Amino acid sequence: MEKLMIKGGRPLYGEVQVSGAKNSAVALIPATLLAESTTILENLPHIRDVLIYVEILKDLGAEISQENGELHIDAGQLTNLPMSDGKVKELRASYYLMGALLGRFGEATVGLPGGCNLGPRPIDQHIKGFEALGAKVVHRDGALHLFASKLKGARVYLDVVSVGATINIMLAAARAEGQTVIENAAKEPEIIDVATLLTAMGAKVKGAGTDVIRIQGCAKLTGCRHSVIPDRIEAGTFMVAAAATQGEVTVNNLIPKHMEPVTAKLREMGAEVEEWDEALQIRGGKAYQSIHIRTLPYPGFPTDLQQPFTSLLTMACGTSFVVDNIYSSRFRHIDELSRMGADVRVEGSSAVIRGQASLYGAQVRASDLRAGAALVIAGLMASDITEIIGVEHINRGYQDLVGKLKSLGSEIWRESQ
Ligand SMILES: CC(=O)N[C@H]1[C@@H](OP(=O)(O)OP(=O)(O)OC[C@H]2O[C@@H](n3ccc(=O)[nH]c3=O)[C@H](O)[C@@H]2O)O[C@H](CO)[C@@H](O)[C@@H]1O
Ligand SMILES: C=C(OP(=O)(O)O)C(=O)O
Repeated sequence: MEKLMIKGGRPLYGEVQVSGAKNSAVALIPATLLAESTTILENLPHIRDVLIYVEILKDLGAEISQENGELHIDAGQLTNLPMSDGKVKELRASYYLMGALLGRFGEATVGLPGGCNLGPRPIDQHIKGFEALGAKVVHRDGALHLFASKLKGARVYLDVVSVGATINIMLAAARAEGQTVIENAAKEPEIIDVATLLTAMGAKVKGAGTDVIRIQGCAKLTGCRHSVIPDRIEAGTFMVAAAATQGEVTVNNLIPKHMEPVTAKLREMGAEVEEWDEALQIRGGKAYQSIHIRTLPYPGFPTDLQQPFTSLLTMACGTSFVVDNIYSSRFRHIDELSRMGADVRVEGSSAVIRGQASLYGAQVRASDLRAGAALVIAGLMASDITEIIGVEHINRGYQDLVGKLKSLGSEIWRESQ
């Protein structure tokens, strides 16, 4: 087991390169199972969720090789093994095996997913979608068994805007007979990324990025080459870290449009954000104003950046409110921030942050991925040394966070526990 050590109080300066998006990568990798020939994925992030997914695909019989930083996945010869336990429990996105294997074989057994503990994370809308396409879904011993003698395109209205359900239904629909229409679909950039891959494989996907997506399935899909979009959550984490240390950082290899809610909130607080085609420069302010944040589905403010932002808000003048409308109890980082001197309390689905706190180093625990990011940012802001345990959560979703922060001038290192 390892822990992260941070000696805070140093502003971040310089340039940092954003890696490929975790939440795209973990959908694109299972999507390659839908094709019977080789798919090449470029710009995959080197993170634990991706490593685990690659292992899962190998267990299923996919031939995988790495060449020049690209992943070649040949899913020509697969065995449709039951995936009830083990690796599928280590990440949330293992639920995409349901759509991918159902699409490929008409049958799948997949354990209920793991991932960040953010309170209840039901998958009823995924199941509603699979059933609409003609699958029978049985829940037994912690796993779902899905079976369809024939998948047929259908109209599915999502009762809740869900990233996972939208993508999972797209995966199964890509090999279904006829057209599937997803209404009240999620609009996240990662959904467009998956639609681009499926289209390159031979399915016809229209409307991704709007709330109505039409998928014309195809009996056989072929492999293709695809590059993963930049990780807007990693980019946002560096933007917040730059503001929180009152530094000056250029975040490269991002799509500025994806960052709009983050850019807007940083500017509202008093940080300067300058925009180029594929980069943003953040110049920290001397003092920040308190703000209110409400998380919403894209293009609203992303829940995955709510926790990192909370750390920044501890230094603003006045009281800030953060309401998480997606995960109402995504506040397990708050107690840890309090240990570092923050004046924060949770009221229902809101965090109330009284600003102008001077954070100090402490031993804290990352309970989930973005709680980890929030604590790293708090550690960069704090006086003295912060010790973060629960680093395995951070490793799930940030490529070389320590190396990237070091290159920006922070004193951060790993130690064994
Ligand atoms: C691997 C991945 O891409 N993870 C992201 C994905 O998670 P995930 O796909 O799990 O999140 P969803 O978009 O599905 O969840 C959104 C909301 O809908 C609810 N819901 C969802 C599905 C369902 O069947 N029933 C239901 O009620 C959830 O409890 C939540 O309140 O989107 C979240 C919201 O942007 C992000 O925080 C996660 O980083
Ligand atoms: C919640 C997250 O991930 P997952 O859905 O994979 O648990 C996240 O990336 O912040």
